[in-house]
Amino acid sequence: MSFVPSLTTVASTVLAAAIIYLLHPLGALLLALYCSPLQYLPSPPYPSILTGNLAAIADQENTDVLRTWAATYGPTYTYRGFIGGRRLLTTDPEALAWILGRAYDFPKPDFVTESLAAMVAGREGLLTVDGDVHRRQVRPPITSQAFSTPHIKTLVPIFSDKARRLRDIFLRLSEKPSQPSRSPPQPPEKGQVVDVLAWLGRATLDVIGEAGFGYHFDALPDPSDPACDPADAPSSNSELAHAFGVIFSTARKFRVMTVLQVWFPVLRRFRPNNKTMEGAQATMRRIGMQLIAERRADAECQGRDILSVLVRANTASDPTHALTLNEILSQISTFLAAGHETTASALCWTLFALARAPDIQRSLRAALRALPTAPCGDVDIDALLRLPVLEHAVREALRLHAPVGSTMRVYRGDAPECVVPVRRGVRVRQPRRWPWSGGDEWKVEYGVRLRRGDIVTIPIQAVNRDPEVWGADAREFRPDRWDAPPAAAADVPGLYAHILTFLNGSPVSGNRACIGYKFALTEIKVFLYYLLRDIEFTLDADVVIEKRVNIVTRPFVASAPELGNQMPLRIRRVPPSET
Ligand code: HEM
Repeated sequence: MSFVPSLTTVASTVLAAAIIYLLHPLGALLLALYCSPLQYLPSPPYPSILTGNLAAIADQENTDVLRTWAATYGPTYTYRGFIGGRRLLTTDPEALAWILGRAYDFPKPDFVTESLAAMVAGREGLLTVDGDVHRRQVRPPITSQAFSTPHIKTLVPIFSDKARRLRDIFLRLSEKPSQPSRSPPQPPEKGQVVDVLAWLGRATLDVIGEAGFGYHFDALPDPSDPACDPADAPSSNSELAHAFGVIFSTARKFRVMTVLQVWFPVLRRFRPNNKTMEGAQATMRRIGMQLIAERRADAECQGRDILSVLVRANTASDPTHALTLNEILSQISTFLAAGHETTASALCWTLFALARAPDIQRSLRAALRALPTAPCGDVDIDALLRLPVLEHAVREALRLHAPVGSTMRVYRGDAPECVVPVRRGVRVRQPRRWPWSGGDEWKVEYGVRLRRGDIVTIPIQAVNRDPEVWGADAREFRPDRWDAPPAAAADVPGLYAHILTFLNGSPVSGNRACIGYKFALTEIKVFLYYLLRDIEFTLDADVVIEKRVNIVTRPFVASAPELGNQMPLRIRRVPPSET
């Protein structure tokens, strides 16, 4: 008898091992699906076995789907994700505060981190790190010093410079017909239509480049140059802008693939554009290293940009707390990804809301024109930041149009299961006593059981528009609601103004939220100051705008789909005699 295995036996063993290796993530997924206590929560019907309710979730901004589901199932329920996996969705304030306040037990799911890592070209920046590394990175004084209010105020001259430049570009464009929309050109006194999204994107890129790490993208042309026609001026020629554009757009394009790659690592070998991505990542690394080296070489480094502060604080810090070189490098692309398009989106939707509320726009203009200026002739930043009508308009726009409409978490605590408290109750299907016992029995409970690996969706936008908190007119742009916000708003665990736009602000045993929110709010206010004092923004009656979400919520011209992601607003110079 021979113990030498035949060639067929070896081949079939290898084949079986390969199949098990390839399919084990699918097995793990199915196991999680059928063992999760989430199976006892209500769930809407789902049209696809492969993608569950994901299409409805992706289009939620243009439909009433979440309101319909909430009306049917209550504020806490599940929907289906990839191959029918259940995900918890809740607008219950207590549940949200509990989950978000335990950030290190509820990190982002792997497929979200993977997607963000591709976008920010690395895993060592604030958006993608977790646990102790994250705790060390946000620990004072390093990162928090760079984003403190006193430091953000030193960046105001940069914000003002870019805002004035954009105002002057808009004033020139308002007098010259251009054609982002199908509307016919109008005489100068009627103004012209421009795609404000694209221009705000250029402006916020210039801001984050200079205020973030002392880099000049020069995405906005110089409007004082008579030879330059802003309508034809190309966007930034900078090497870094190009590299970032490649990384960002490639990472966004292959989101379904990214999900599959998380579950089936073997697919990571087949990433399209690998060579182009590698080239772009190498460029980002080279320029980033150069920016860091310049700051390190300058012992007296007095630069006010965020990177300079980070490098200074890092050098002075206890080495066990300090950021590594790679971590500092990763923050550059992180700030670029996290701080540029989000702020452009926020400003864009604020102008959209004001364009549809001409009376509010007019009174805001009058209030901005009445503000005192600082001795240098620049805006008096303290007066601007304190101005109630501006604060209320910004809050209301950020409530109604959150640039990041939702985010995700996964339960990864030490205990195999946890119970999330819910104030408004959740319907739970009771296990049947016998398989043949009649129909399902449902009970209202005040806790949701989660098993390790269960995914939670944080519906930022839905929470911001929750009629239980904001009343029947929750979907209307009404800045004066902030004169006396409803008492229920106090329960929303928002970092800013009882809204979840920048995520949460009630740390329990670890918390993470937008570190750049003061930067963003100051930038938004400075831009509105310079733009609104001299320019009127309106929306032509035939233009229909929808929202499209690809990480950040962008406008889409539904009335002229060939225009794609644009915000075609009509801009007109407002003479000082008029408000
Ligand atoms: C209106 C503009 C902005 C909005 C709406 C916004 C929103 C958010 C949200 C919702 C998160 C949490 C994401 C999650 O954990 O799932 C976040 C995180 C973050 N944001 Fe912002 N952001 C804005 C502007 C900025 C700016 C200007 C910067 C930097 C200059 C910035 C830097 C960051 C960073 C580094 C994180 C990760 C923080 C952490 O996890 O510890 N953001 N932002």
